[in-house]
Amino acid sequence: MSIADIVSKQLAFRVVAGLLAAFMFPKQATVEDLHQYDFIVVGGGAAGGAAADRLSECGRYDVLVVEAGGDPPTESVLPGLLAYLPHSKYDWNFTSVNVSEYVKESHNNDELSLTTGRVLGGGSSVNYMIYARGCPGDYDSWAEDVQDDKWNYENVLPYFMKSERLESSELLYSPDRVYHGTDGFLGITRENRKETTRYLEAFKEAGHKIINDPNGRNNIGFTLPQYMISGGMRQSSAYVNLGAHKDRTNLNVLKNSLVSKIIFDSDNNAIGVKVLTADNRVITVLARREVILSAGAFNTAKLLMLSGVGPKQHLQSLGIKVRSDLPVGKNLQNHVISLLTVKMEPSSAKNAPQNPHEMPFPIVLGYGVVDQSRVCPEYQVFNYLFPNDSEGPFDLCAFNFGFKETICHNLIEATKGRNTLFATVTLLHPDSRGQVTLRSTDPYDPPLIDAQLLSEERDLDAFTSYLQDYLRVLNTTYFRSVNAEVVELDLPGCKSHEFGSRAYWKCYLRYMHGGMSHDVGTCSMGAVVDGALRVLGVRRLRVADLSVVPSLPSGNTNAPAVMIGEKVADLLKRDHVVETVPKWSCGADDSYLSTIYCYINKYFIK
Ligand SMILES: Cc1cc2nc3c(=O)[nH]c(=O)nc-3n(C[C@H](O)[C@H](O)[C@H](O)COP(=O)(O)OP(=O)(O)OC[C@H]3O[C@@H](n4cnc5c(N)ncnc54)[C@H](O)[C@@H]3O)c2cc1C
Repeated sequence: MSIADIVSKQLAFRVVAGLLAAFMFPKQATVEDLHQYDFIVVGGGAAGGAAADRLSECGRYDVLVVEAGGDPPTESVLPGLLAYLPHSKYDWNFTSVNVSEYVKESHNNDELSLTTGRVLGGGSSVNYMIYARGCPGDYDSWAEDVQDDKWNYENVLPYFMKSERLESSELLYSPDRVYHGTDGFLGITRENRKETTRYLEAFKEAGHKIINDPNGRNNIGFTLPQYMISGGMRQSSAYVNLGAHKDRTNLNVLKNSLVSKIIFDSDNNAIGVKVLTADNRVITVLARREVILSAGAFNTAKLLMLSGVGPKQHLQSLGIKVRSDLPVGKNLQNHVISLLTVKMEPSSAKNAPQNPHEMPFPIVLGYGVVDQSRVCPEYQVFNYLFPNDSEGPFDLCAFNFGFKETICHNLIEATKGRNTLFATVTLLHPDSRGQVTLRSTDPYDPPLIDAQLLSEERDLDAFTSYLQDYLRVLNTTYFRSVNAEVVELDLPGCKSHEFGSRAYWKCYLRYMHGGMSHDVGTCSMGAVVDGALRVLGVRRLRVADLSVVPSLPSGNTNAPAVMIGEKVADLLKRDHVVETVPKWSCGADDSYLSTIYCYINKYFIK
């Protein structure tokens, strides 16, 4: 073997083992049994990473993050490699129980997979990096549900802006600038490839509005998406929060370690957590101030239930002592996705080499309504643009969304010699509700997740209308000029319906749908936690992740999770300043003020 062969083998090993990226992330903390911290954050994901970063920034508090996964690998750090993360060891690889026969027939292993990041950064290390905040009305309705103005749009916008560092000059020099932050940790760029232009024109001709900024006040229309990519790097919380501040001595990260239980004293104060460490120890870590659960919508619910917080009957059936009888695990919601492939113009151009530092394909984003009186969108669509002979549509269909290879195979055959539009259409506000329960009391067992996607017939009806509304674009000048054609998939159960009819699309959706990994709602505000994210019926315990969200936002969920992480850090700083600083001086929800008080606390109050 030549030296060059050895070097390339070693390099391949380091890439595969993730060693090339590990220098960017925090070192493993040394944590002994009964070690104490001010705050323990369970889960270093999108929300947990942001919360731990903000809590540790002023040096006043000792923070420990306990994360079940390890460092993100190279394929997470480089945006262009996003296809290789779902269904890998960086995914919890959860699946849903109780899926329909249609779903079994169309999905790999007859299972509906529910991809969720098990890695430092959580979902932010494995997701598709779309930066979306949803619609202002979403947050106003949260505030109404919870009867707490803290969550209305006006009061969450500063937290979205605080985390953001917008780098798109088109937006920075536009009227929409006022909705964006420029000093935050999350670098945001915007799609700018020229292939998108003729598609935007077509959507305009189909009657959709073209909007400049989907994260501003009005987000119904078609536009160019914003990405959580900056400097050619994925902006995961592992990188921008925990990695960027890995030298802070008060920010400790314990990786590859599973929190198995919350420990309470006899007065129901959460005083610490039990951890199963990477080196097979079982240790107890204590929290002087509070425990914050940021383990995501599935695992936070599981952990609460394992610790005696959840539906009484269910916990008692497993012999778990009930501390607080709450509807933990109910109200599970997820955006429902379907896909369409459209053959566009014939082309024999060879694929250009791909830059791994950018989104691997140009995207046009749309937010649509069928009911024109709506102020928030009813459906979302990503239009991925692929050159001819690309394996991208097949990869997305089979690997990312988990449909059977036999079904996705049509996409390769049908798109040979043609450029391809691969569209994922999303039902943004389903009425269907699933739930998370415990399978057993073993912390290593995955929870029982019953996703219940499209279980309400009205969701299926509405979704069919959205798909048909989207397909109006086939009738526009550009699409007609290239003889655009939707690829028909081999779905035996739909053969009796005329291809393209409403009955056909309804049948198609029964087979060709999946979850978008935007799971929320299992520990909703108002039902399980209060507006300050404190778990009801116990003390010194908060939840800060998407499980607190009462209803799905009209867009992807990473930015809302980061906003929740920012917000909980402020709530905690405020409450834990009150101990030493007069109440009058604590600026309610004003993030800048509470940061100032944190510094006052550190330097002037002993
Ligand atoms: C494949 C995929 C694509 C997506 N695409 C996008 C996108 O393009 N744009 C977007 O906005 N959103 C996207 N999302 C969704 C977004 O990433 C998630 O909604 C977001 O990460 C959720 O944040 P969270 O803080 O609630 O949970 P997570 O980010 O999932 O964090 C939870 C963390 O807790 C850890 N954990 C769980 N249990 C324990 C335990 N017992 N002990 C210790 N640690 C534990 C987990 O390992 C994980 O790291 C996508 C998600 C996936 C999976």
